[in-house]
Amino acid sequence: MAIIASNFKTNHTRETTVEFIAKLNDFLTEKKIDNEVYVFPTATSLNSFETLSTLNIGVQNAYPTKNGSFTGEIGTEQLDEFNIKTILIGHSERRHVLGESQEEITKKFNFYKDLNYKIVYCIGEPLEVKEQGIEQTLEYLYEQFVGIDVNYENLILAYEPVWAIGTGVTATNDDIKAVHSVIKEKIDKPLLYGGSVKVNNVKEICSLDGVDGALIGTASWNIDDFKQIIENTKDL
Ligand SMILES: O=C(CO)COP(=O)(O)O
Repeated sequence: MAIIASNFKTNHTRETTVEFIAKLNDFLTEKKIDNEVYVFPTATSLNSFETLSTLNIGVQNAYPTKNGSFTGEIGTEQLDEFNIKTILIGHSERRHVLGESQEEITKKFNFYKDLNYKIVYCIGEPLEVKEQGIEQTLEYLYEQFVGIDVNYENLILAYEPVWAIGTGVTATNDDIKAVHSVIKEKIDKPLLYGGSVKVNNVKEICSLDGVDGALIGTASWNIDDFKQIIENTKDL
């Protein structure tokens, strides 16, 4: 069964997030969909959502702390208020736009692992690395596993090539298979693909060998499209 996840990034308000999640919950109930579905709203939109057990609300980022003096960050004290037990770690926007190092990512991973959070851990290579070929790409991706316990039981991986994120350029099936097959061989964890997944390509992508689901940005922010994405993958 495909795992389908929506990363809101810096989109939606508290009000529209409540609406989105209520509609999604109704849809999953009505259609009796039992895919594992994840939504990662903005930190300011976290709330006490009443959801089905198959609908998990996670946080896009948090600091490895309970509380303290870390201006602009949130910790588990804030997550516990809303019973959030799922976190996205290592997203390329945090690595490349916000400058998070592998060391910081590892610290975060270990902290949330020790608290038994479900971790969706992202890896992905920029275009200049992809252009050097598959060997260099894999080498680059392996570096993103340094310090990460890939046997952690509550781990989901997501391969998101940076050049395919938010660009409308989806990796080809061959690109996806080349990376997924090698990672799946080494690591026995669900592996999602992310990067310009859309309503009309999600089924094909999620049907590929070694692809266990999708982590979606842009195409998931509209509730009707996200419902359609789930509908298109419910029988996989
Ligand atoms: O980064 C992504 C999900 O985390 C993918 O974003 P897009 O679906 O907008 O390419």
